[in-house]
Amino acid sequence: MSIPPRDQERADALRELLHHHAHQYYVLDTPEIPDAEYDKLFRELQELEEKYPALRTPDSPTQRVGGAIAEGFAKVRHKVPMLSIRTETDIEATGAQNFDGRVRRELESKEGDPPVEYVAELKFDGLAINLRYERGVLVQAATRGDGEIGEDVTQNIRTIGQIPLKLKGKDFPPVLEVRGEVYMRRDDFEALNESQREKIAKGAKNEKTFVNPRNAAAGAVRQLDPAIARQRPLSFYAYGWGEIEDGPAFETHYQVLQAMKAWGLPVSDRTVIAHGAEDLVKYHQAVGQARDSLPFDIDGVVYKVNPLALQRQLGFVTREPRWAVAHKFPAQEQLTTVESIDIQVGRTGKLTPVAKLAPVFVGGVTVTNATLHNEDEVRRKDVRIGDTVIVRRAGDVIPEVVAVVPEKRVAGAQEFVMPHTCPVCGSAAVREEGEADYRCTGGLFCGAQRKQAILHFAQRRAMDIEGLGEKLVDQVVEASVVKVLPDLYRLGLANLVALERMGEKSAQNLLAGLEKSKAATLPRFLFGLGIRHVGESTARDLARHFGKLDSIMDASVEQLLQVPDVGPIVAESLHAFFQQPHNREVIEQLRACGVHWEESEPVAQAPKPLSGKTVVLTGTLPTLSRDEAKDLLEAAGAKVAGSVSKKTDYVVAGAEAGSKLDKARELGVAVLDEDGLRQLLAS
Ligand SMILES: NC(=O)c1ccc[n+]([C@@H]2O[C@H](COP(=O)([O-])OP(=O)(O)OC[C@H]3O[C@@H](n4cnc5c(N)ncnc54)[C@H](O)[C@@H]3O)[C@@H](O)[C@H]2O)c1
Ligand SMILES: [Zn+2]
Repeated sequence: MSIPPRDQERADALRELLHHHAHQYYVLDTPEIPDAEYDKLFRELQELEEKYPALRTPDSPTQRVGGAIAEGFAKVRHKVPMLSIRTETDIEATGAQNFDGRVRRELESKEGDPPVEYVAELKFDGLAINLRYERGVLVQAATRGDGEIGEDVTQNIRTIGQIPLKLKGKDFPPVLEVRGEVYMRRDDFEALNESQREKIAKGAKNEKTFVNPRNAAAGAVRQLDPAIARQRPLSFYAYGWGEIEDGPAFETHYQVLQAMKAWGLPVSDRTVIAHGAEDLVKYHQAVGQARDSLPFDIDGVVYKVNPLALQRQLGFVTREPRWAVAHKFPAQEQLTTVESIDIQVGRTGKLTPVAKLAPVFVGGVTVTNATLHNEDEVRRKDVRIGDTVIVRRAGDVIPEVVAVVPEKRVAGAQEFVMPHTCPVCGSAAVREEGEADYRCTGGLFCGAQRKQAILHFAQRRAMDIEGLGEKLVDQVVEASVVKVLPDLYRLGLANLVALERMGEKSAQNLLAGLEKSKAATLPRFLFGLGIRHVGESTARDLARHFGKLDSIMDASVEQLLQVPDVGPIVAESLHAFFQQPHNREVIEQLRACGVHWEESEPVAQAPKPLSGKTVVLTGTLPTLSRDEAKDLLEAAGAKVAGSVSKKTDYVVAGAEAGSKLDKARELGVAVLDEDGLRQLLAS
């Protein structure tokens, strides 16, 4: 059959595209498109090749497993090739029947014969590893690579606590190759990305967040620096084997897994024996329902013929065994477009950029919103309005935009600008140094922070309003009877008894509690305002130092810095809070409602030794970390700046100090070492 030129061209284009994406995925661990998209292209090529077998080249991605070997790793030739698994394309649970039908045909099983016995397993979404044990000792760990030759990653694999360095018991074979999946749990992945985002917010270069747990795991295993690999929390499940020498005689796949378990290897409790298509369908449904609540990602389930004799009879085709199939679930990553980027304000005032998406079915639900985390993340991922993006939704974690597909950018895609005011209440939104998030400073007034503000104000250690708990706060806010704090003191019996499930007795009690709370103290009141970074003890220090609320409200940052234990962050936060006219208004209204306390005369205190001084830290100090030195300086009243200028009073320089030290010398700024710093602090 002659091949139409259009199909020939398409096949060439698909091969090239798939090679590119396979390289990105397997070698560089930085996929550019979601798996679902890759699979679609892969299937298209497969179908063309089935229609025109002459199109099939030996180097076609459909004929090969995985990718090449990255540079920097020693090569390992697998004794038994590490193959792929055929994917059952029918995503419905009934897809299991297709597989069972094929197996029965191959085995020439007749109607009325007993059902075929299978093992049903989770399809863990990580990367395959071959662990070689000789006389029970782990001697080598290798990636799948191209199936024939993998990468030696023994050093990194040894850091995974779940992988035994020595097998338990005595009856293990002298040579045993265990095959399984290295993966990262979802919570470990979220924590890793959170800490990566913090590092980026603090200015770390060369750091990035990871697209998904599979990628983070693959990147960690194939990390050339074992010290970095060690910091990445990885897990492991065994599901198969390679070479086994002189082992006990096994009859089934399940028996081998049970033996591995006894030798100390982790085998999933969700690996079960199943009889016939009916059991497989049930398994697929049950796991599909449990998927979100599992602590790790799976992309489907795997069915394997259990009796080893039948596996041998069924054998292999090019890159896959005939006795196993992967049956997938809806993809957890999909492509969609960003229609706009909105700002969501959380109950603590945090502003989060959220992408509004063209509706997309991902991870089993339709998603229309996905978090972009913070300004730096939007910038780093360069997400623009109109862009085509990869969205991920897995488990109970909120959907997120993980990456942009740059080739699909439309002309005029609009860049995102982080607003500097709160979209809910219009107060200034500020981003503190070393923090990733902008926060609304209108805590007392902001609609988004209403519930949090009332709860904080009413708590025992603040205004101690008896009878005002979380449920009631929800009720009064949702019924709009309390919009701002002073509304609490304007509540009447009639408002309260109108609320659902509110009896007259409890309403009376709450009113009495409110009345009693009016007699406050300055520290309690100040703490109750919920100013960021102002805890009970800071509130006490402020009250003692200034004596009067008005003096605190009118204090400059410099004056605030005079208070013991008040550093620049706290001072800035206080200052920003009292700068908001709405916050002041709320305070006035509270006083007008009768909230009162005794004021006192300010306590005279000696100014802090370094107040008004600016210090720059550079290089590595012998004993103090950068943060410790900064804390000490700030506690002494100094401002710690990031760059040297004429205004700098001191530069504290440690080992490997660079351009900042040169600049200091050039400008004639005093340079101190750690001892000098300690003397300065003690002066
Ligand atoms: N996004 C991209 O650009 C891109 C590029 C290339 C490949 N991919 C993705 O990679 C996958 C294809 O890779 P593949 O050829 O390794 O096939 P596969 O991942 O679909 O199946 C084989 C692999 O499944 C894993 N596995 C998990 N649980 C298992 C179990 N219980 N038993 C046996 N194996 C189990 C093993 O690592 C094994 O190597 C697809 O999901 C594809 O979308 C994506
Ligand atoms: Zn606000």
